[in-house]
Amino acid sequence: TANGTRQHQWTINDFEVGAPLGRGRFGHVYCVREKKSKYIVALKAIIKDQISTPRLAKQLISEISIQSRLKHPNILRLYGFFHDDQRIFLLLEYAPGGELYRRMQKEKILRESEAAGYVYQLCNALSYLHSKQIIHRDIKPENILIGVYGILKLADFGWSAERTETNKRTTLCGTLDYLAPEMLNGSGYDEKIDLWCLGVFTYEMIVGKPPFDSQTQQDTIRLIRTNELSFPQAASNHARDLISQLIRRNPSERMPLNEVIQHQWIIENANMKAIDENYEKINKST
Ligand SMILES: Cc1nn(C)cc1-c1nc2c(-c3cnn(Cc4ccccc4)c3)c(Cl)cnc2[nH]1
Repeated sequence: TANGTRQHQWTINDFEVGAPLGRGRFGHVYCVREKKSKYIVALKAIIKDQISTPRLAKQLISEISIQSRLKHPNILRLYGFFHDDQRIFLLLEYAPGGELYRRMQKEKILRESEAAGYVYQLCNALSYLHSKQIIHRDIKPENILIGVYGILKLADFGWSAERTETNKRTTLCGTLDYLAPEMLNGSGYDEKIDLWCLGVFTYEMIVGKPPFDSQTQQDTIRLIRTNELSFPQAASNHARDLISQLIRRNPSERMPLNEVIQHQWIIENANMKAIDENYEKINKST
């Protein structure tokens, strides 16, 4: 590789394949163990034939090139990749806590202390990505895993985009519930789109459904456009205040990440000391 370390040429025979962990659009993810080191990783197997258009190939290359360069405790590591005749294999960090959205389905709503802890960690991950001119664009529970010590792991960079000089991108992507208004009026967008999604994500964690959840897609789009936000009784005033400062139709009015982590709701609910100590623990072990 560039820094001179020899990139090992992996083959599937280097691994003992264990339980299937999940399935995405293009293939399955397995829990596997590397035979020599006994290291447990997640192996994402993508069927080459499924990458049927240049656009999909470009998206996969973008996922690999972006994620392999990223090293942050709240971003799922891509350790390497290899391929055989039929499949492309991605060697991903294994997250023992599984997918956050399954936890949300089970718990319905999360305690504000747990939700605030995830928002704090997501802010750290997004600040890191934005400092590298990378926009995630697809922040939603399905793309978040839980690692060791309950640490949040942002995954699935299939939709990320590197901000080019044109700055404004217009490709439509992501589920409707998380769609930002600037995606609907085609005015292009920049990294502030991740702030909108952060607001939608925070709302969904403590309310149990996204803010513009409707019977039909048209209604969801109408609500995103008219930006009607309503909260149940249980939502605390600080939570309402933070969410209302992120879910703003005008991207420049959204609260920047460095202010989010200093917001009263985060200060009062996120156990930042414990989270920072967990960062220390994994830094020592990696
Ligand atoms: C599920 C599950 N239960 N437990 C206890 C742990 C896990 C776990 N899953 C993962 C997973 C994992 C699995 N599926 N997915 C969803 C997916 C699949 C294919 C393409 C895109 C997205 C991710 C990973 Cl990458 C990395 N680590 C994982 N850990």
